Amino acid sequence: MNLDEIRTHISRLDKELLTLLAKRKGLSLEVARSKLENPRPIRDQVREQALLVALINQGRQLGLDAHYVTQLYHTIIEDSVLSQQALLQDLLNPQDEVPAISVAFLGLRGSYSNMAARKYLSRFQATMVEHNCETFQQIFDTVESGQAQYGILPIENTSSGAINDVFDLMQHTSLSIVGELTQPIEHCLLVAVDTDVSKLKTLYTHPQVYQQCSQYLKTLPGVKVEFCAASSNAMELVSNLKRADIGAMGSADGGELHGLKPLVRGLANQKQNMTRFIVVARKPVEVAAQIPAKTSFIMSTGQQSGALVETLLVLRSHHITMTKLESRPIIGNPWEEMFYVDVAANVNSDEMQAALKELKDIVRFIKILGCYPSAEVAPTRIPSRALSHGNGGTLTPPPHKQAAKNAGMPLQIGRFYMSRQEPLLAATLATWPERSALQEAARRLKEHGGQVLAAPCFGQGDSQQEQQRLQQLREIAAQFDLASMTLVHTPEQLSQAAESLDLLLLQPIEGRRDELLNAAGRSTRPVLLPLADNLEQTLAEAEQILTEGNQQLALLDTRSRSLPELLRLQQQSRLPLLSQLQGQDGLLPELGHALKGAGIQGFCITLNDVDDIAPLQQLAQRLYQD
Ligand SMILES: O=C(O)C(=O)C[C@]1(C(=O)O)C=C[C@@H](O)C=C1
Repeated sequence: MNLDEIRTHISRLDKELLTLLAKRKGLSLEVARSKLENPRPIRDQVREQALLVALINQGRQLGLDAHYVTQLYHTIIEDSVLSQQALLQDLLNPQDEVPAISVAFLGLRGSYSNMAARKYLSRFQATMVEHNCETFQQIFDTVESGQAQYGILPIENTSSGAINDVFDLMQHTSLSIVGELTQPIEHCLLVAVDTDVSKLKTLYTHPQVYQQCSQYLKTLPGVKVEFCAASSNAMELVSNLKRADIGAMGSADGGELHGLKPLVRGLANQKQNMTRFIVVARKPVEVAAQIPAKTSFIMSTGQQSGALVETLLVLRSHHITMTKLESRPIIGNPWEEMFYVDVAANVNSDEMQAALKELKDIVRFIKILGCYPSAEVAPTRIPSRALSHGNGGTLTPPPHKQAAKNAGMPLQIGRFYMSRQEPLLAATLATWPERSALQEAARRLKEHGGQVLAAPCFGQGDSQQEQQRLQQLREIAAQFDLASMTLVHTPEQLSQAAESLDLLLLQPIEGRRDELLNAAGRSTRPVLLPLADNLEQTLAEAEQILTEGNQQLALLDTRSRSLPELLRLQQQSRLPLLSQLQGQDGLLPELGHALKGAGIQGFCITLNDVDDIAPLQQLAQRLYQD
């Protein structure tokens, strides 16, 4: 086959894939209707887990790797769940036939609010009429006066926190919250013509974006930064000037609307940069009982001690989970607070009605801001034992909640939890590899059920290169849904690594030991402390970190100490313990298994070469087999 023939073939297959996906969506909507007739919750994670495990195994037989299949199906299932929810909502809240839906948002075409508005309205079969607003107040006015049906407002951001102006405006509005959505914020360097980063002289951006990308910008010392009122203004400007020496910062999708191309992606310091938006309208909506709903309300309590606690106890007594609590001053009433509360409950549910009745008796003021479908479709996770080869696809049920509780709070690394039942598996690359080799290591680690990718980012003396390594490690680990770790020698390295990675392995430089331990104690990232020759010293070091406030601490045995020694240490320190295993030794899987039995909660394997993955694979199989 020549290239054209192959491409024709690929296009035909893609069309078939789309047809099948459309058919699958149709079936998913049929399921939703059946769940409406015989009431059952929309989400069924047991079914999803069984589906994913079966698909991973079928995919493997066809030569597709587990990570690829999982990512693909997370996207498909997320769309399936959201489509089912949207259908139920439409059936419950019939809309008048309208040819166009108008929406008010902050900024111009291409702003993050504009992208959120487009995403939210994409499920309505109507064209969108856009109202560009310059302030949040203007958005409220536009919807209150009926010029727009919906308003889209950012309410919180994972790196900069609550957006107070919006909270304050919600106090006085007659509008209701009818929806929410979370939009990933991926700042990119956008350009209008083919160019190279080295040719750039000026970057146009918004001050908040500049702040969120400060680390990347440090790697471009020769580039001048000019501030604009919004990132959409910066895009418009760069698009009009069409020059090779200027760029804007904003989202790739937003840039596309202005004919800009992303030159570099993922510039933000924080790994996960997301903004949560709320959707407001004049009329509240009703949420179907099968859909996970959220209710938002504001309340003010008296100033007597314990007043807030009492309200929270009411929620607890009705088994209502609070997902957010913010306080804002009441304008005109110094020292009085208004509390904003989000709960995971439908306002019409019996529990919520009962809780509201009790709350009304004990608060000064309470106002429901709205009840709306929760937009969070957390991906169903598959246990490592289902990922590691040699598994027939059967799953043991998750440990009973109480048992997990008794084991104490497990240490969280990225999105993974360390536990005796399912120890953490980390692969440490001995030397910094090429980008493609790092990617291959990540892919293989994921394929075998591992969770943490580690590589040495420091030790070059070239801070720009070290920064680039941190960025690359974080990016590739995230791409394969892994956590990331590196070795840090100094407090400066620790604080740099803590900005990007999930786990910090300490290697104190003699003489600066105290400084590093104190910095680790003040860090908000989990820390891994290698055992010193003298275990008393390790216990003292661990104490120093804990006393400084960081409770996210685990110990690492790098010298294969004897079992009784490790057990004693575990008992004395009460900290999770990991073991570093080396070499091609055929006994490695058995050793790992025995250590797991003794309560070791994680393993680090050093890879001298990316191809040298066999020991890790064998260990994973043995660890996650039963
Ligand atoms: O099987 C169901 O119950 C469905 O609703 C379908 C489906 C899917 O798309 O496969 C969607 C949502 C559920 O959480 C589980 C599976």
